[in-house]
Amino acid sequence: MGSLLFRRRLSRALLPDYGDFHCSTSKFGTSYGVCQCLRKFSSFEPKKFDFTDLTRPHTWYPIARRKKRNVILHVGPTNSGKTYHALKRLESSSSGIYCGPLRLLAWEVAQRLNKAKVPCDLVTGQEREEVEGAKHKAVTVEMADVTSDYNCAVVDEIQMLGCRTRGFSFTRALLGISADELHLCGDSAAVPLIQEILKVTDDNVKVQHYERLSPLVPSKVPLGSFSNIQTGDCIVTFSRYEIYKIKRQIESGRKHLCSVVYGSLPPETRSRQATMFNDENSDFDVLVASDAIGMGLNLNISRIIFSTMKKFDGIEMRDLSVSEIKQIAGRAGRYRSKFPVGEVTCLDKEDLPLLHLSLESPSPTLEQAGLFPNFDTLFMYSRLHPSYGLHQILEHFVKNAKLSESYFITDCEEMLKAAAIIDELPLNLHDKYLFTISPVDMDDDISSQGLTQFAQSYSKNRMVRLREIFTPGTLKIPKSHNALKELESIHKVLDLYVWLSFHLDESFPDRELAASQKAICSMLIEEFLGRDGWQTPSARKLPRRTHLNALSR
Ligand SMILES: Nc1ncnc2c1ncn2[C@@H]1O[C@H](COP(=O)(O)OP(=O)(O)OP(=O)(O)O)[C@@H](O)[C@H]1O
Ligand SMILES: [Mg+2]
Repeated sequence: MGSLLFRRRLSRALLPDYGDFHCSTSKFGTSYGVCQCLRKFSSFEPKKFDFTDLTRPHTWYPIARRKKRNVILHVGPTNSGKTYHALKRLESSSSGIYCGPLRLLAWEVAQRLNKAKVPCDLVTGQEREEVEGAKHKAVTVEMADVTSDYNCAVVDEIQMLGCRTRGFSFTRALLGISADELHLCGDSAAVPLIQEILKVTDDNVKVQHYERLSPLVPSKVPLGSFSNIQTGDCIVTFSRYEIYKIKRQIESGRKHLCSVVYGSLPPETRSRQATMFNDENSDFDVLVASDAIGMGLNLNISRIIFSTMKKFDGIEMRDLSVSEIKQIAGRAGRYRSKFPVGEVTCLDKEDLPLLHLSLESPSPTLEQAGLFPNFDTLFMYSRLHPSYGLHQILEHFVKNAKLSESYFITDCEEMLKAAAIIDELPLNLHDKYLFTISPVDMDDDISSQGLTQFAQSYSKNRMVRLREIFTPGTLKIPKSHNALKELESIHKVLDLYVWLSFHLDESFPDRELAASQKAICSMLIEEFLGRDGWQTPSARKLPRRTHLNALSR
């Protein structure tokens, strides 16, 4: 297994990609939070209090409730300037926070504000970049700070509050951020739900509608064959295997080189692959991507081509939803990009009716927003059931949770799987919870084994050295697609170490080593991607240039 030396094999996987899902004082509570909680409740009997009552989530955020916020909903189709206008407000505010669904978007915003001479920190589960004098922050939504007060806040892609697994973080940002102005950007399908939720918060709510800034034309003819691919095309498919198959097929025609973007590539690699595709001077003029490109990103895409309209959602193969199709199609012909008019089509003729119908239909109105208890609540609940492990506590809590009509309880299936393993270790509830919510990819054996090993080592020694499972200096350029996949997994384990180091810093002291090895991983992956397939002489030089970018980041 390359340079990862796992001592014990574990059959169970852990948590899926929770992105930048994190444990913070404000969100999940800490031992300090728990102590406060215990002190508060020491004189009362937990049995008389129903901790599963989640019917008034707006009361969880007293700092935000002290304020009458001006909430502005920026809604409209993709590429209509929603984020642009919200960011303009953020830029001119005295203090502010941007909360986005992706690390790439948080990076983009931090970069943009710093360039505009508005010092802006970057905070994600795996990064903390502090800029001197910064009063602004760009964060991934799970890191949204609900304990400070801001002049202006932006929550991007707010319709994600309906997401089965991550929705609760958007709900938390919506209810919990204390700001004079709160800008929410997203699909109009979320408007009635947000208005309903905010009826009880005493905020002023205003809706601002937007129109698409440049046309998006659904094509009447399918692509038919990859020999019809042109510069600026982006082919969308949903498996890693298909992405590389299509890349090979296109490159075998010796006319185009393809950049690739998909979820399990390191975010920095995704970003540089996108930059390479965007760069007119690069030979990588076609993009093959998964729905990882579907949110908010601005790419120089002329035409989106769906190679399939079906996606495996973890349970079954299903048709793409109207909002997924619109989000992805919306990447073509971005305003002020190289291509002022966007086109969208499918590889196969039989997929065209679904594409056309979806683009003409409004996204279905969102009915409910995600909700999940914080750690303190779970801890208090656990006192009623002292013999339960975390798995049972989560299971019982979710089963018994009482919610109002506007909310659903977050799907914590993946957390339950992780908890089942972590429960076997001699750890307190808070530590177990932390490992359970960490950003480990459940479908990836190496990544899940990495988590288990970190948790085991932590439970034994309270000290986890990276060298226990990883030998620096042994990473190599992958020679095959299997080796590439393995390197992607190793990157995930290193990423996980960095995440844990931000929550248990004394026990995970090798953050810098992990971060530097992560950077090497992504460089080696890019080296492979640069060498893979047919190359023009100038393209061969490109990976080296991207390495320098990576080093200077
Ligand atoms: N008034 C404007 N002046 C200059 N550029 C603009 C303006 N409005 C939008 N843009 C640019 O147009 C592109 C699309 O805008 P933006 O990203 O805000 O769209 P969006 O509605 O948020 O799209 P999505 O739903 O895909 O997130 C961006 O590159 C943005 O910088
Ligand atoms: Mg946007």
